[in-house]
Amino acid sequence: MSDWTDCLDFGVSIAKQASETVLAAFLLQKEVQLKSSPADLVTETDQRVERILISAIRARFPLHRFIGEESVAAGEPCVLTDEPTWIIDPIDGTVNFVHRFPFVAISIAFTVNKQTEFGIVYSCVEDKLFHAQRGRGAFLNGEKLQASGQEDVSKCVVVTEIGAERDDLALSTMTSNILRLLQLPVHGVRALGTAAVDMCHVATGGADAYYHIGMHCWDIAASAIIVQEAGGVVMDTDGSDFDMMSRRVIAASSTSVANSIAQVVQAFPCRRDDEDPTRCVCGAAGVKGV
Ligand SMILES: Nc1ncnc2c1ncn2[C@@H]1O[C@H](CO)[C@@H](O)[C@H]1OP(=O)(O)O
Ligand SMILES: [Mg+2]
Ligand SMILES: [Mg+2]
Repeated sequence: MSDWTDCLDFGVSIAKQASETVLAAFLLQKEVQLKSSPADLVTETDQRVERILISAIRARFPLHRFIGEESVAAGEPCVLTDEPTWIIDPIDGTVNFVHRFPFVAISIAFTVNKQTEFGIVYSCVEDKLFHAQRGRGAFLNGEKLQASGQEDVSKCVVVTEIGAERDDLALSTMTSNILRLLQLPVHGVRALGTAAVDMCHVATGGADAYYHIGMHCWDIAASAIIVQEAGGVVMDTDGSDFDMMSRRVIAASSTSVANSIAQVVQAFPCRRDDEDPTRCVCGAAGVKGV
């Protein structure tokens, strides 16, 4: 039975190839379109990188399926099946990319029977390649990663994201979550602008925890297995098992830190990634020109 190493190796090589497209555009002026909110951006490079990745994978593995951020925005379904599936965020950190803030990543996860077999996060400007394969550890540029193991939330550096939502409920929930964490207190709260790279910092031990509400499966599927394989813990913000479609995640150095954060953090309602958009009027994706 395949251990999917051929797919992992192929994913690493095409992530590195596709990063040339990201880097070539990084310093240029970008034409920006809006998706779900005034802070949810997409550029021609996001769409081009996704096309490059999917066409290369499809040519090599014609039966495999895809969940890609920009394909879903264009109307493709976001449903995880038992078939081998590549979950792709062509540029994680598009706002950073537009502003030339140097944290942008290509994130690729691969699932079979709905279980993640490997994850790749390539932080292009930093030239940092994070990867993990189920049961085989997590690595940064080939060096093995280990989460910090910190058990005391008051000694943690916690990473989160401000997110793209700008409605009152999301903003007040997001800011009050940060306030409650600072009051615990924690050592610090950070945000790099890319969920994938944020979470990889938990895997390195440089940060002790990460939480986020409102992101999508393609933002965190790859980095979730990287955290787990580095000895960290991944769960839902409500304390239940991690579900990459739920739009909620805590990644932490230990179960006790994850539980402490779950007790403090409140979620605002988000439509699941795999919910049929025709059944709900809220938060529809789709690209609007500006
Ligand atoms: N609607 C949303 N709410 C919160 N985070 C989102 C979001 N859409 C995307 N993100 C992700 O959150 C981080 C920025 O806050 C990025 O990883 C960004 O991914 P993106 O750059 O691929 O869009
Ligand atoms: Mg993203
Ligand atoms: Mg993206």
